[in-house]
Amino acid sequence: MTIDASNLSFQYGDKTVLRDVSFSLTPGRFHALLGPNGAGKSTLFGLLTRLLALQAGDILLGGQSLNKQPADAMRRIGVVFQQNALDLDLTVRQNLQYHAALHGLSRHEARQRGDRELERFSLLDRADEPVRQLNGGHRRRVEIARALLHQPSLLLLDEPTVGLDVASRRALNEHVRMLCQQDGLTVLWATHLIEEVREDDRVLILHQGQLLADGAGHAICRTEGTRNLAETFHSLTGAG
Ligand SMILES: Nc1ncnc2c1ncn2[C@@H]1O[C@H](COP(=O)(O)OP(=O)(O)OP(=O)(O)O)[C@@H](O)[C@H]1O
Repeated sequence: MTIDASNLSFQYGDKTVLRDVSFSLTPGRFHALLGPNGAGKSTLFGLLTRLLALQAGDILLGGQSLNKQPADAMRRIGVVFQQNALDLDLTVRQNLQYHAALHGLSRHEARQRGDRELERFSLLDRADEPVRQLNGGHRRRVEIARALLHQPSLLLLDEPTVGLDVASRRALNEHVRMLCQQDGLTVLWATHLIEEVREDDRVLILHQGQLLADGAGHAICRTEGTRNLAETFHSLTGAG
């Protein structure tokens, strides 16, 4: 599914947090939305998921405008928000089943798809444990598995590694890249951590509400005359 955002601007009261942001996502590719804290990443996610109403500009999902309530296109999006949103007292499988029911999947379908995702995340043997017993990295995996149950073609992840240790962060990032390759999933991964981004990723650098760079990481470095993405990020935003 193609995603085209054009001329997005957004204000909270009189505070402008997005300024004329335009980009298109390439189907089947891993995109890193890189920006320091406060850059406007979550606000952009809010617009893409319709938690926030568009104020200026438009977003086309599969060619359909968000302004025209494209319910079908919205169903093709999976989202993992920054805050953990699992019910800690339900088991892993119950969390998945509840979400699947919301998407209209039958119990049988929900079980099949849920187990398939849990297996890919090496979590099938934990399916009947309350989520409370899982560590942070495993909880995040359950959230991603849940976001994939309705088989979206676009997966949005807003700082999914917040609060995880380095090893769990790396494993989660690797896993989502694998999904991209295996399933042809389009991914938009928001982060402020340069180590989660690779030079052959498509990289969008957001700073103070403006998109300062958009392209393959190595191409951005060439344009900016920098040796690597860390240097680019630092020179464009002062962060890193
Ligand atoms: N509900 C709100 N009301 C007023 N200002 C807000 C609100 N939500 C966010 N902001 C402000 O908008 C700016 C962008 O915030 P946003 O959360 O979109 O950035 P971010 O890149 O996701 O950063 P973080 O990772 O820290 O959440 C920040 O200055 C933030 O303080």
